[in-house]
Amino acid sequence: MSFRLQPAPPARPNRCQLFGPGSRTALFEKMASSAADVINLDLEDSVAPDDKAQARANVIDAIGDIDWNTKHLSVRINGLDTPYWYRDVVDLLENASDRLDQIMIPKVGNAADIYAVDALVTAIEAAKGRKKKIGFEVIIESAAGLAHVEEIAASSARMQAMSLGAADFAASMGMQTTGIGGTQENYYMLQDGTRHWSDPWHWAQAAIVAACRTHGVLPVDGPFGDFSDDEGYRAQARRSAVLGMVGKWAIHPKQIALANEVFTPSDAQVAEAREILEAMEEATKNGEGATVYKGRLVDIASIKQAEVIVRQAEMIGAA
Ligand SMILES: CC(=O)SCCNC(=O)CCNC(=O)[C@H](O)C(C)(C)COP(=O)(O)OP(=O)(O)OC[C@H]1O[C@@H](n2cnc3c(N)ncnc32)[C@H](O)[C@@H]1OP(=O)(O)O
Ligand SMILES: O=CC(=O)O
Ligand SMILES: [Mg+2]
Repeated sequence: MSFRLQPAPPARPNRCQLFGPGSRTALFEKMASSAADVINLDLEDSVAPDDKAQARANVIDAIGDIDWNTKHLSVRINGLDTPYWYRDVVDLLENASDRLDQIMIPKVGNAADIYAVDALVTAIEAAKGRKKKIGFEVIIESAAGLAHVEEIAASSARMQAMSLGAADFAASMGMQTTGIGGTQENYYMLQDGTRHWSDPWHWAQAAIVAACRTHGVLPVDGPFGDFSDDEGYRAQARRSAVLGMVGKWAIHPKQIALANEVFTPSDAQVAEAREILEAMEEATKNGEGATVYKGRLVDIASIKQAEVIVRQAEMIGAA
């Protein structure tokens, strides 16, 4: 146990991050009027190389021209292994309006990647007299990124959120799959001839959650490619929520309601959490550190568990 208190992550809803290619301007208004908490305008992998410059210009215009309401507005820049990223940062920071909240840095491999982007962003903010400090979110989607996940989470005061990018992660790890997230047919244990599927994303997610919680960053689950499979999305999202992640990407509008449903604590969960807090208040009055709630132990740690759920619900306005 450390004497250091665990830092709180940014106190804003991050249940659903809706992505759309910066080259598809017709989607922007639809994204703005969606029920997603975070909007990610993409300059990276959903934009073809020949469209990069136009997408960048589209996104800069849209940041200023569209009413994004209360959404947290983020732009995914290109990776540091491309010739595009520096121009993304320079043009965005020099020309986008102050409505821009955050940039997303993909394929981060170590803390030095963030240092490089931070140096460039900091210089441009000073040169242009930008009042609002831009936040960073990153995608862990390579073997190197996962190997250095904690130093990445700790890398900058700008760090707000960290996502698992299942598609690039699978490729980088050499995983034998073309699926983006979710159940993998060949990842199972066999017992008495019966298959029991395991979760190949679990360990990466757990590492991300631990790094994020250590450094006050929001842990987020990335894309689920099969947008015709609602139940598959729900199952993946539920596992992520139980592990401590706060939200998940939507790569199609169909997935927004699913993410909001899973990452908003249900009325029953909130009611139970409140009952546990009441039970512990009563126990404390009686000078006890532990008591029984519905036939099971609750103690001082249960207060912290219940508070996680109540805080989430209150932040979202669901309690
Ligand atoms: C691995 C990664 O890096 S994931 C992150 C990067 N990827 C992306 O950003 C991809 C985002 N998604 C998309 O580009 C698109 O949703 C696609 C290509 C998957 C499907 O696009 P379409 O074939 O147009 O989808 P579809 O026809 O089902 O769209 C239904 C409606 O939703 C709208 N829509 C589609 N995608 C989006 C979106 N991302 N945001 C808002 N609205 C959208 C369509 O315009 C259409 O609206 P309409 O009913 O008013 O005509
Ligand atoms: O960028 C996201 C991914 O899954 O790759
Ligand atoms: Mg990726």
